[in-house]
Amino acid sequence: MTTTLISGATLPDGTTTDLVIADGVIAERGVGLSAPAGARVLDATGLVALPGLVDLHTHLREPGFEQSETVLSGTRAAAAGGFTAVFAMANTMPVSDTAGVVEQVQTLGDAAGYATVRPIGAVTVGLAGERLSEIGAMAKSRAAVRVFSDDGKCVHDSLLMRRALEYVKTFDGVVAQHAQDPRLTENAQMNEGALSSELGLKGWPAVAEESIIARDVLLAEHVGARLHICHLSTAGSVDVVRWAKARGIEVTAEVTPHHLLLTEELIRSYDARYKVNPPLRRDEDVRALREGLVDGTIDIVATDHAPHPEESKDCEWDHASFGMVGLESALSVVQAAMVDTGLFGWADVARVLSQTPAAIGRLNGHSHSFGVGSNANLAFVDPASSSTFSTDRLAGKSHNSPYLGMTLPGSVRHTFHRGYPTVLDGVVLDASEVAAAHVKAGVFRG
Ligand SMILES: NC(=O)N[C@@H](CC(=O)O)C(=O)O
Ligand SMILES: [Zn+2]
Ligand SMILES: [Zn+2]
Repeated sequence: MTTTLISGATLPDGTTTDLVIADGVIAERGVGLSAPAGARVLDATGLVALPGLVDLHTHLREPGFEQSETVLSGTRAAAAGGFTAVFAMANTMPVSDTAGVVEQVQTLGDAAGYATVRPIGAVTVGLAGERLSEIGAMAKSRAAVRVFSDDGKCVHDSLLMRRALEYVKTFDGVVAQHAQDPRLTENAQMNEGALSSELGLKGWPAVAEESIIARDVLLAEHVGARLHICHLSTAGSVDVVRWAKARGIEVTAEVTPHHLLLTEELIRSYDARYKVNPPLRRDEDVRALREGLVDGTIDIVATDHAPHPEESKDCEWDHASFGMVGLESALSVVQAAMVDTGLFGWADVARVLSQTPAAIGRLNGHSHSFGVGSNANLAFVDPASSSTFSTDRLAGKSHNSPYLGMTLPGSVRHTFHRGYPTVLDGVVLDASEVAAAHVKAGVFRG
């Protein structure tokens, strides 16, 4: 495998260093390192080095919805965004509710080689909310599933939720809840409030999210199990999680990049690119979510990358699908919302987009603090660049990004997964090259 010398990179703590990547790990770190014979040399002056980003909430769509995304195309999008690991949501067809399907998703991820793919198992059979899926078999399978979610749907039945928490507790797993009371949100189209009345769209009230979170943190306390809350979107949700944490409940929470930056005002255009679940909320919610991320109430940023084909978005608002792609834009949006506003330094970004999501998903050894010997999962970002976000930046199959046409700061220059590059100079490498490097790295389990 080619050795790489990266010179003059700025680490998240602000110090400048050279790095040598060899045999899949950070082999050397220090100032003034010389290039080993035959090494690739990258000048990283002005670039911030981050541990490879880890997304706890990605929709890869395979099996079943390959016209929107595949494991290969979705992990290409991940690499383009600086991600080296993604947790793949279970709302595929068939649903990832058996050991067979989760192993298939993991095998596809290994074959592609762009990122480590960790399948998420469904909590209930077929996401139907009626019977628990074979949680134990998925946990014991080759995919060693630790995160379980019916995302896209809420586990609404309290007894099932309790049983799921009891089950995952036995192997240190976690249930990731899509907090949405289905009765309070029937046919809902956008945030409920003055604007939904004005636009004539059915409202999705904040209480539909907050009431489920309140119930579930109490269930997690009762069971003594780990609970994770997907895509927090309201100020009230931040308050509930803050209360739960103060009480010592083992709950973690995520926020998406879009909920940190965008508000419901965009929906005045009736452009379905802004249609997402949970919906874009108000300014005061965005402020509370940023505050929650700063004070640690919210643990991580997760993309909820949700690819949809053009025909599902290029239609009347009421008929359009919910969801936005987010892997390729996540870092730029977090920079805009958190770094350029002075709320976050790069060490905070590394924490919420790499170290803590890896810890919640029990992805051991993947994220790091640049120690010699640690896995060379790395992203190099140019924070000084600024550009109009266009489809050139999208490396997945779907183009349903809310940021197209917006000016965003930052760009990912290089990504390394287990020591080999997946992105160099802003260009995603070819699938064949990446797959070959992955086999060489000895990670191929197929
Ligand atoms: N976020 C979305 O709007 N859509 C997601 C489902 C989900 O995350 O709830 C999808 O699968 O398309
Ligand atoms: Zn969801
Ligand atoms: Zn989702």
